[in-house]
Amino acid sequence: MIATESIEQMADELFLAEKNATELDKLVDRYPHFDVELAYEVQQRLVNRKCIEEKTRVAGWKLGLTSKAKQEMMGVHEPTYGVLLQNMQLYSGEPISLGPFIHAKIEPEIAFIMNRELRGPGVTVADVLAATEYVAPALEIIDSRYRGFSFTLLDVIADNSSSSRFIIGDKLTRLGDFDLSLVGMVFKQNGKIVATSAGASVMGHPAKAVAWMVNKLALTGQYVKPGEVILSGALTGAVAMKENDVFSCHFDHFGSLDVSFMK
Ligand SMILES: O=C(O)C/C=C/C(=O)C(=O)O
Repeated sequence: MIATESIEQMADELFLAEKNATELDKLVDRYPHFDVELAYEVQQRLVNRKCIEEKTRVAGWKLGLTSKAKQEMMGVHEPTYGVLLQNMQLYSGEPISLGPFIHAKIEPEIAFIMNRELRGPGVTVADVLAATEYVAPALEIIDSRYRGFSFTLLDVIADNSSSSRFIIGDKLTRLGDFDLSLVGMVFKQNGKIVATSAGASVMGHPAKAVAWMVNKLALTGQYVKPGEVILSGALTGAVAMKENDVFSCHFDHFGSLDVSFMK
């Protein structure tokens, strides 16, 4: 049994590691009897503390480790979810300072902007598509609070699935007569192609990842609200950034997005 104080202590450790940009030893090595349910409890406490201390609010949700590329890169073979907060959103056109990060990486994603409540269990891909107002290109900056960016499934869940910042493209597209799983994507660093992928890399269809998350949220009485943003998970491996880097993702059908980094 893990005591409530331990859950609070783990959330505090993660909160302070992010605030002070310092690395943490994995929780699983230090807290026996840790399981998935408790890891999401730690995540919730961490998010609550961030909302209070950083005076921010929930903007939406993110999925993690939904593609083979990411699962193989991190050695974690199950998807996870986390919470996006309003103060994590950045905008294309404003160079992003590397200052606040520990060892951040960037990855391309498909964002969903929801127009109605989505509450599990039993949510299907069709339900997700019917509740989607727009899709848009997105870049997510992830930053693990663990030493060497190395973690287990439980550690990464507790760490809000490595959430750090996100940027959504200006062009919002309504779902139409195209198949999201077939939408192609080119990911570039300083104009050179780093990786190419398609929507299907995310659990076969990005809306499938969203449905998976909504059904998991139902286990703790949580649900997606109208207006919330959902990042469906990286289509490729993540790439570390350095000063003066420019990253871009170019999607078939729904446009491109680029961000630049400064010291
Ligand atoms: O790789 C991590 O640090 C965990 C988060 C992964 C994602 O956000 C993702 O795969 O999209």
